[in-house]
Amino acid sequence: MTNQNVIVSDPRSGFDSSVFSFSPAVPGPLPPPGRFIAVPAKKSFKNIESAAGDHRITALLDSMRASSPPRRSSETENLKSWIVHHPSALDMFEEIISASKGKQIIMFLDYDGTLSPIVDDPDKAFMTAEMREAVRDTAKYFPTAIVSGRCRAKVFNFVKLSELYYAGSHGMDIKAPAKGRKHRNGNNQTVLCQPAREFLPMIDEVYKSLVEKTKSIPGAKVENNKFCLSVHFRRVEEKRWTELAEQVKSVTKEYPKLRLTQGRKVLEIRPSIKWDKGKALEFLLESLGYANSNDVLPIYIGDDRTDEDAFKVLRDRGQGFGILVSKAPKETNASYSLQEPLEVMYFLNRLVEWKRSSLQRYQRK
Ligand SMILES: O=P(O)(O)OC[C@H]1O[C@H](O[C@H]2O[C@H](CO)[C@@H](O)[C@H](O)[C@H]2O)[C@H](O)[C@@H](O)[C@@H]1O
Repeated sequence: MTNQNVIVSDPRSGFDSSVFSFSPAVPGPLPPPGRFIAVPAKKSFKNIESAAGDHRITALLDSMRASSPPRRSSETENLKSWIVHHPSALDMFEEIISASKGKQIIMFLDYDGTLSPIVDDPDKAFMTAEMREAVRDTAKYFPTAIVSGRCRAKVFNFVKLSELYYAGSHGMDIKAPAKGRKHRNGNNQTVLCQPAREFLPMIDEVYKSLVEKTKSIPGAKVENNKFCLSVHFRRVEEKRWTELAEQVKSVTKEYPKLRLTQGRKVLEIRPSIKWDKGKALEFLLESLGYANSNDVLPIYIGDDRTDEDAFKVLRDRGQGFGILVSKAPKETNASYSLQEPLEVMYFLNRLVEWKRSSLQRYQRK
């Protein structure tokens, strides 16, 4: 028996995270005690799990609302104590540098909300020329990967840097830069990893159904991210969210091999395989020759729940640093924080400056 349509919350992915699973879902271990400060509690795991019938839609709606909760004055206080536990990566720069001694830094960067600001229209989430320059410089000194929920081609069109690794579709489509070729597919293109290939026809079918079902809801947008789909509701009036949630559920309930997760004002539909941004990070480390190595310092910067899988991998490996981009306190497996994409750019530039000057010092010797 499957737990089709049973809704469980995923303690791995942040305080307001819910995974709407259509197949048995196994929540990962909770983070070690004492690591996190208290953050506003959401619906408890039990409450959500025991929901049935229409309540499932209610739980989905609760989670949709939680994806952008209104600011409260108490949050300033919360932020102050949260920052003690997740200090700014800019303030901790020297510590990060000293941890990298004798190690190769590898940079992993999420796209939306990390390299580009969150905007209403997903097709207009451009990064600035300055940010592109910062990423280009970073890749000159450190192997650099973009890890995004978007399909690889689309995120490449935004970033436009061929020297990077790209892991699109939440890590389900990984490609190396031309000069780092490892594997080739039949078309002579470099593809490192596509663990959800068999789902392509299903994803296409679901995409068409979702477009059809949601077309009467103004502002709703279904984005085809090749191995997964996004249903955006940022521009949908809140009074129509119930209708949207029902329409999405009416499609996904027919596909027990897919699961429904949630990002920032977006419902994401993806294959129920054990693959996520954390697995992509591990795969890339292995491809780069650092599978069981101590000579590496991975740094992963991201803003979303899906990035928590990568933060957790780093924490479990006891290696490198996760950096959460957020202005608000969130339960996270990341060690450090940055407030917004601009600070991400400052951080990257500082890293590049440090590397340049240490190389110059070395050359002068
Ligand atoms: O892993 P990411 O690179 O962060 O991708 C996650 C989703 O990002 C995009 O949606 C988000 O950004 C949009 C543009 O700022 C915003 O309008 C939307 O509300 C956000 O959820 C992207 O469009 C999705 O497909 C990705 O899954």
